[in-house]
Amino acid sequence: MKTLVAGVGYVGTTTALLLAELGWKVLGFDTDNSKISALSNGTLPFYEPGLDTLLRTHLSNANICFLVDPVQAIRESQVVFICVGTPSLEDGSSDMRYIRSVAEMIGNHMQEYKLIVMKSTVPVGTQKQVVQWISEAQISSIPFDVVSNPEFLREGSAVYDAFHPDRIVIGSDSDAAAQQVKMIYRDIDSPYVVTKPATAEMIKYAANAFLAAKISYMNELARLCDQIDVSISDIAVGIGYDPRIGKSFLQAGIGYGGSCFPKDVKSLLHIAKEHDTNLSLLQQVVHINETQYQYFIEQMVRRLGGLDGKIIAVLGLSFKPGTDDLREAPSLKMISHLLQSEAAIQVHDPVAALPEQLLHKNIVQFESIMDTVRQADAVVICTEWPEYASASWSDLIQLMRNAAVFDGRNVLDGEQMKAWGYDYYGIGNG
Ligand SMILES: NC(=O)C1=CN([C@@H]2O[C@H](COP(=O)(O)OP(=O)(O)OC[C@H]3O[C@@H](n4cnc5c(N)ncnc54)[C@H](O)[C@@H]3O)[C@@H](O)[C@H]2O)C=CC1
Ligand SMILES: O=C(O)[C@H]1O[C@H](OP(=O)(O)OP(=O)(O)OC[C@H]2O[C@@H](n3ccc(=O)[nH]c3=O)[C@H](O)[C@@H]2O)[C@H](O)[C@@H](O)[C@@H]1O
Repeated sequence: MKTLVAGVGYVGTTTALLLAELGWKVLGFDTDNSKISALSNGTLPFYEPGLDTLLRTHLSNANICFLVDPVQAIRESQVVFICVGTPSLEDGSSDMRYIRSVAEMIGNHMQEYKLIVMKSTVPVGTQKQVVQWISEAQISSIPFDVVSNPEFLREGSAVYDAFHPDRIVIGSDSDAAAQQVKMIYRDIDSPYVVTKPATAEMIKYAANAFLAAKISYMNELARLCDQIDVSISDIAVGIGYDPRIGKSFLQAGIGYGGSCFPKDVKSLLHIAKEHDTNLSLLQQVVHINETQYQYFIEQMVRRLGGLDGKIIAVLGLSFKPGTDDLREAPSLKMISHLLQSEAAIQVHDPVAALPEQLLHKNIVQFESIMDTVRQADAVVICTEWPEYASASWSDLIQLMRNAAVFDGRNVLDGEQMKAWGYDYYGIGNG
């Protein structure tokens, strides 16, 4: 059986290589020619640990190939995984044009039954809409099924997550189609949740919104902890032992970023609005997240006596460690604000490069942490890359003009930093 993955970005490339590892022949299709030629040459167009090795293995074994011809892509495959983007529009709703375009491509070119598996994160009701788009694009009526199968992988650990999912959710109107999807994943050890398509679509939003809410809850408590001389990190440990709360996603910081939490929470709020339902808790989750980096900057301004003319070393650009993804990265909002305040910025990231919109005479990216902190009036940690926790801070202090460190991810040992002579501030550990 040949599978087609439409849209070979983070999710699509990972899905394609998972399918190849599971023994299926895979075609990867994308409208971005540069991605197709990079992948065909064994080069990942983005950074994701472990995925490049899988790519080269399956290219050399001819288990996978990448193409830009939609006719060949549809005609040669029996199962189509849809992995295209669903970015936010201005009003918070999801831009469905890429999903629609794939649906129409399938309808246009299919000549026999197809199983269509929707991995993109989509508003509730999309499965029905895709059925309609495919039917309308068909030249003659050919049967097909559309199954919702939301993806839960995290960037930075995409390979592990794809092979060890906490659960596989399948939303299908047809038992046979659900069984077929299970059969494709048969070698993966995971619980299954088989349900209606709309429920599967909503499970994905509910999961991401819940995780975002956990983070905003801790971020808001962090602001109080700063006032009452209590450490939010200790609170996270103390509450995390309760299995009803859990240890993960309790890390306070400068806010959640990435291509999904911000987009998906807003999309869920938009869905609620369309149904005249007020999700006030989630509105607050977004508000806390959008003001968290400002709160952090206020702490900097207060302690440094202003930012104008200061040299600020920013460590970390990507929205989290293990990826070069800059989508909705809190570091970018932070840097824009610092530039407006007339600060000069020296920045470092192990894999991500400054995006074009931030190229400015007052900002320069260095390759080493040492060069980045040299002559700085303050260091700001925006991403918890392990190299920042393990840097030799006892030596770096000699290079700085003023030894102030603002730890936006609470990755350093505050007591030790103070013992070395730093004026250290960890968010919520004030
Ligand atoms: N990035 C992540 O960690 C996760 C993302 N998701 C969801 O998966 C979906 C994809 O996300 P990413 O992989 O991050 O996006 P991405 O932006 O990395 O990749 C999307 C790809 O689709 C391609 N594309 C657009 N229109 C196309 C078309 N008509 N035919 C074929 N290809 C087309 C684009 O060129 C791009 O390469 C989104 O709905 C996202 O919310 C779900 C779980 C995790
Ligand atoms: O739908 C998606 O795209 C994915 O979104 C998230 O994955 P991802 O965005 O890759 O990264 P996370 O590890 O969840 O981190 C998201 C953001 O939250 C922040 N975060 C995370 C955890 C925490 O305790 N505190 C915190 O501020 C991170 O720094 C990062 O900016 C989910 O974890 C995945 O399950 C989901 O599939």
